Amino acid sequence: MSAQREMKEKNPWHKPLTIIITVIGVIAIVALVTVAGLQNRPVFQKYKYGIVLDAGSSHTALYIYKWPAEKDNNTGRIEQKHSCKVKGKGISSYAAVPEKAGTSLTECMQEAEMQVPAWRHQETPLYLGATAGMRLLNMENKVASDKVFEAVEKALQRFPFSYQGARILSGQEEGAFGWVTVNYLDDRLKQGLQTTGALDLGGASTQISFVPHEYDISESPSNAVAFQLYGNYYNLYTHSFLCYGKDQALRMALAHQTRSGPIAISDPCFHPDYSVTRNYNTLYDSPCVSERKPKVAPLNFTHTGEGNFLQCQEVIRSLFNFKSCKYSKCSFNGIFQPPVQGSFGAFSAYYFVMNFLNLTDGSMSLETITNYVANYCSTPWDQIKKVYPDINEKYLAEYCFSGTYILTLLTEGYNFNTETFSKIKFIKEIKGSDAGWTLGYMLNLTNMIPAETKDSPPLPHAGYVSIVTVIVLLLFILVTLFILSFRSIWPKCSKEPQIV
Ligand SMILES: Nc1ncnc2c1ncn2[C@@H]1O[C@H](COP(=O)(O)OP(=O)(O)O)[C@@H](O)[C@H]1O
Ligand SMILES: [Ca+2]
Repeated sequence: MSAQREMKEKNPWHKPLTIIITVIGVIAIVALVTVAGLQNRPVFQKYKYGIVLDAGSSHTALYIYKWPAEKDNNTGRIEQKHSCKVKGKGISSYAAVPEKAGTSLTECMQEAEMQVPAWRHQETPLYLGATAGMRLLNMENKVASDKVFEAVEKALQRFPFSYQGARILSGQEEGAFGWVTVNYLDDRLKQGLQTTGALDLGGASTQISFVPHEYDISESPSNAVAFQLYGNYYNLYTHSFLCYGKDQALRMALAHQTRSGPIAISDPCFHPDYSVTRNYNTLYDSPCVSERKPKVAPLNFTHTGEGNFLQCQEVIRSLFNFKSCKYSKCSFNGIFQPPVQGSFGAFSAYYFVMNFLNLTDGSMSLETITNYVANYCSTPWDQIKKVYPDINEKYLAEYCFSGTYILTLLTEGYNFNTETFSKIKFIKEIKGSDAGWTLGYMLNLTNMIPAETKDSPPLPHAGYVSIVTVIVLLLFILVTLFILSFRSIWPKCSKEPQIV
């Protein structure tokens, strides 16, 4: 009986200290598991945001991007949350009334205030990038261009976001960021896959960007952009042709046809029976054509259509200079370009035009597409208006020119042939985000694409590390105490039966 009591007394499970140690131990383990669980739980609701305004030559668009907040460390996938088309024309059109360039942005900015949760406003970066319209205004009238930027800055700074500045992108940046966007959205960069080229057609400029097969950068260093993204190296070829966006190209085509200052022209790039009066001063009011203005010309000219694809191609060919090339290969105007390589994504006006013409189905051959555009051009204007009563007449009248321009630029300008043309996809968006330079621009400015890959899991933050360390230390001490208290009783315990 006494031996039994003695054994009971010596049994560590009957000591209050042991019980306390055990209880604390269990609490510590539960705390550790809870903290780790909470820390590593995906926080679906928490996003961070970024806003980019694309101030294009024809219009401005606002894009809101979002990414998971807990994956801030460059690993979260960024997607477009919302876009807003600013009413009216591009900011460069407000050269004479700069304040209006600022106020034009108000509506979309207010929309952005609603779209981004209020508690994130202050930390949400806001960028404005202007492209070829402002490049041209800057060349033509620097004072006016500065005033437009002043007005735009003032307007944007009134909003509660973290304003990061407004500037003109270089053509090289515009091309390279478009390429980054397309390849980021396609998940090609992270996985180190073969990249896709990017073709962007704007109103005032156009860009071509791709990774060539064999690329001697030294031939034309100004066309080369080197990237290190997620540990992969890329040597990108890019070029932006100012004045070769579709609106300025149309001006150049009209300038070519009115170079002698006639009172009327019959234009093969417009539908038969199409007829409008155009003003000479308005037509030649752009640095892309101003130097070619005829010395003697009436105030207006009559612009009628003829609807002849082949002759339209002739006119468009005259906009390109194929003669001089001091490199191994050129596109046009003496610009170096290696042979096109791999698949391409063609967006912006490439998409708008080809989508209107129903030519975005990838299975169509270059020949089929060409025949379709030729047939479309020869359709009388009245008939076109009847078939498409809801389409904006300015766009509608220009699809024949635009379609012919796109085909000529791609095949004769950039040297796509029947085979390589079939690798061009006309796209508006990829996985819900618009194709364009804005996402690439923001990824770059927020350092969201790391140069190196990080294979190790993201580091838990300091608080998490300290809590886990304290709990682990506590557990270690408890286990040690536990073992010590057992060791003090075990030898005696084992001898008990011999005594009995
Ligand atoms: N629905 C549409 N149909 C045809 N063209 C369109 C449509 N929407 C936009 N565009 C054209 O897309 C082009 C966009 O160019 P933009 O980005 O404004 O100029 P840039 O990039 O040269 O600064 C313009 O030529 C505009 O007219
Ligand atoms: Ca553009």
